[in-house]
Amino acid sequence: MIRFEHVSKSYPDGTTAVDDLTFEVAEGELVTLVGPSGCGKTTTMKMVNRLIEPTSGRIFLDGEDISTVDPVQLRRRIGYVIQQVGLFPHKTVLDNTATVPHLLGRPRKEARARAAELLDLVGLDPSAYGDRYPEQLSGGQRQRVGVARALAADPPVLLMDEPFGAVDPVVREHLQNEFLRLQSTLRKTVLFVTHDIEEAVRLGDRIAVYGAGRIEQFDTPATVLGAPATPYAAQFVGADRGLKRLAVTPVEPGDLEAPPVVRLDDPAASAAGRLADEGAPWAVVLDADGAPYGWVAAAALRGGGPGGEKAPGGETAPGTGTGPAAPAGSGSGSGSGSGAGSTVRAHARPMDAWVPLGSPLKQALSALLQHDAGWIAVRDGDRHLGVLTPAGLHGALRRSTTADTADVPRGGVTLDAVPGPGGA
Ligand SMILES: Nc1ncnc2c1ncn2[C@@H]1O[C@H](COP(=O)(O)OP(=O)(O)OP(=O)(O)O)[C@@H](O)[C@H]1O
Repeated sequence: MIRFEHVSKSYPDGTTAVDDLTFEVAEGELVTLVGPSGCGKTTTMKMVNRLIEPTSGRIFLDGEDISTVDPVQLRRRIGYVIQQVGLFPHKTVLDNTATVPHLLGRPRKEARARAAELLDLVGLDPSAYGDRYPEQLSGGQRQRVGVARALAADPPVLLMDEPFGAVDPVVREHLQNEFLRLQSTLRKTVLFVTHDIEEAVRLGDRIAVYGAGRIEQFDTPATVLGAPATPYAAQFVGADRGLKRLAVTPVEPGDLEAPPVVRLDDPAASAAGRLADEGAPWAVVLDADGAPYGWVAAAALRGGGPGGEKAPGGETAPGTGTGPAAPAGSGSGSGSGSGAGSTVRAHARPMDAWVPLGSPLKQALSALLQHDAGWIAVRDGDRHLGVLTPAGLHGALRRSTTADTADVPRGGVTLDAVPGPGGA
């Protein structure tokens, strides 16, 4: 969709802002350009809508060399969002958003109706905010108006230059998440400039890591974090990139363990027999629909009752406060052993620590810590798939590092190049 071919830009004073850039952004892809101040990110972006002309090389939009396209026509296909937003101070929020569709020839009423839809889309209620002036909005709300306005002409391409840079970290994360939600349905082709590696990782399908005027690495967040291509890239993504990787590595079926599974309504005696046969100290308990309910200890099934055990792998029984209510009559154990008629239900303990398959490892780790548990159930929709343990989580991180390294066709990928805090 956007293709740079050997693009360079030098200014008359001799500054080379970017040097021989070649890369491609696919249709519907969000690429973040990240790097320190002055490395050429904004220059790269402004060459796409011809606010800056390259000194050499060519840029293609949808296969068309943009140097042959009238800049005004070109900019109609490209939404542009900048940090200062640039709203008209004397126009209301609704009129600011309606400006572009109106300029493009839509009748005023229709343009305003479309503007109201867009404000809604970016999370601003048009009936509450439409008649306000920009100065009556918070920084975060102004940024939303900026995004709504850029979307107003429904351009296939969006250029975003530090659009969330001027707001505090909490609002920024909120705006990022909302933008991701929007992007998952709109699927615009986006170039997004930031100097914040966290933002680049969170938003980018791929990341271009800039050194001075050139791209040091252009790859997925997981690969950039797992296998930085150069010592510079490693240093830029940070010594804590292992932690950042948790956010971009999903839980996969191969990471899971499969302890025995019993149902709430299974007879306790047969469940106890199965666990004994398999030599398992505990089992995952599913409800009648196959959804995870909790766990049961072999000892409890043999006659110890439900109380007193520790959660397998954990120090305390987790999730008991928020899980499904213990069934009436589950009792404290006396007389509720594996006697006639007793089912797993009488001995099971609820636990609601679970995550969907494909969740980031960060979410899984957070659930483990929050529930003080030694494992969490992983579901595919309503279906129980298996459990993730800390060892599985570690394996998943290793798995993705190895895979990433294999994917990167470079010798000399250095994983240990980053000095730790206080290091050299
Ligand atoms: N008109 C100009 N004349 C001379 N040098 C310029 C001009 N515009 C930009 N530069 C230089 O080109 C380089 C790249 O600038 P650019 O704005 O693309 O960087 P950036 O990565 O977007 O930085 P920041 O994150 O600070 O916005 C810088 O060294 C800058 O000083």
